[in-house]
Amino acid sequence: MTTMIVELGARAYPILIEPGLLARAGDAIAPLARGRRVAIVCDENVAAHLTTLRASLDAAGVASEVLVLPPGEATKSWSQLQAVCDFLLDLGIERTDHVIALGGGVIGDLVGFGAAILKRGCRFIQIPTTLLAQVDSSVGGKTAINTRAGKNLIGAFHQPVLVLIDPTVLDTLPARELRAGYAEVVKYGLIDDPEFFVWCEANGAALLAGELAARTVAIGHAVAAKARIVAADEHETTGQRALLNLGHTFGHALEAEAHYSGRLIHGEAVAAGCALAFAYSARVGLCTQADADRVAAHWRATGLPDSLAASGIAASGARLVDHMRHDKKMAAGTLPFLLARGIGRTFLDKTVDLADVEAFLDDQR
Ligand SMILES: NC(=O)c1ccc[n+]([C@@H]2O[C@H](COP(=O)([O-])OP(=O)(O)OC[C@H]3O[C@@H](n4cnc5c(N)ncnc54)[C@H](O)[C@@H]3O)[C@@H](O)[C@H]2O)c1
Ligand SMILES: O=C(O)C(=O)C[C@@H](O)[C@H](O)[C@H](O)COP(=O)(O)O
Ligand SMILES: [Zn+2]
Repeated sequence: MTTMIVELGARAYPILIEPGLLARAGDAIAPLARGRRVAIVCDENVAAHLTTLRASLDAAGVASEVLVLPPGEATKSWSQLQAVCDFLLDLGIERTDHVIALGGGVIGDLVGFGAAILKRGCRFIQIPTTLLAQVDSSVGGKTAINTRAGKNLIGAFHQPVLVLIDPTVLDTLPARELRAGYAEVVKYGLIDDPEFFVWCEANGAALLAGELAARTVAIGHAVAAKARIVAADEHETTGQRALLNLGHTFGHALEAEAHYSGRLIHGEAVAAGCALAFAYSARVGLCTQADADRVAAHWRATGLPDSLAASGIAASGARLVDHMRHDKKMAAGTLPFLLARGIGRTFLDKTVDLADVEAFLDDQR
């Protein structure tokens, strides 16, 4: 078993990673539950994993109650937030009780936010079941729902007390979802770890083909990077955590334009967004065209969208930039962008002119 700690002082928490861990989750949760029942929220597509989790909790003497939600990005909504809160209130969940988010980033973000506001904060546990959630969303405490104004605009920082990662649960994940999660894996290489990008170029195909060893390496590497960044800048105030937003300003605009439908899912939007961030960086002379081409080539090699055209979103530059004006990084009329001086050399650029981004996007159509 690999154990990592997110070093956040009194709110530090462990991340446990081990193939087969879900079937032993009860052993890790029972000492926290201290005889109290736990609430589990998941979506319809993880029914088999829910059965494994509940059997393990039962065996460890922990009673559980379950809420099953519809799958998909549309579930990160006001109405499902209300459903989660009402479920927890009806159960009489107290602040020291535990709510388990069993699922992908949608369930983690929604349930984490419910836990953040229930009685002003109750304890929650992340058991991520998608690659994206295992390498990114289950760690770091960003929780949110989407609204008609945009993505993740209502939310809170609320850290879990425990993260349990079982790479074997990815065996049931559809190939498209595995690929989308892989985009957030590669992101760590693009941000500040060029050697890891090289590892991805060499091992991405094996990971996507289901090789457990490649998956486990990628998860461990990504989680260690995320834990380090979150510990250094929990609330995204110093600029370090903002690096994790590489590709997201473009990506969230594309997701908004797709109306949070299955037409373009988050990881795919991030892949296209990273390609755009590198293409824009090359256009303004920050990085070489060869670097931008190399990023796009890796997306193509792994079946991810490598451009605006490949994302399937045909919106104008003006329309996409309008979505970007809701970005949480926007400050006093300026939108800092994650740009790159090369692969593994991402930085926050506060001098980008949105009119220029608009023209760039129009040129990409
Ligand atoms: N909080 C953060 O730091 C953070 C980081 C990255 C992404 N996110 C958010 O995460 C969300 C995307 O998460 P996601 O990609 O996990 O999507 P998701 O939660 O929608 O899961 C993808 C699909 O896979 C299904 N599924 C989940 N686990 C499965 C399994 N083991 N077997 C079979 N099917 C399974 C789900 O039902 C869903 O249909 C977005 O809303 C994004 O904004 C948040
Ligand atoms: O943890 C972070 O910080 C991230 O930015 C991780 C992203 O992959 C994730 O999609 C996050 O939800 C985006 O955050 P937002 O602040 O742009 O909503
Ligand atoms: Zn993301």
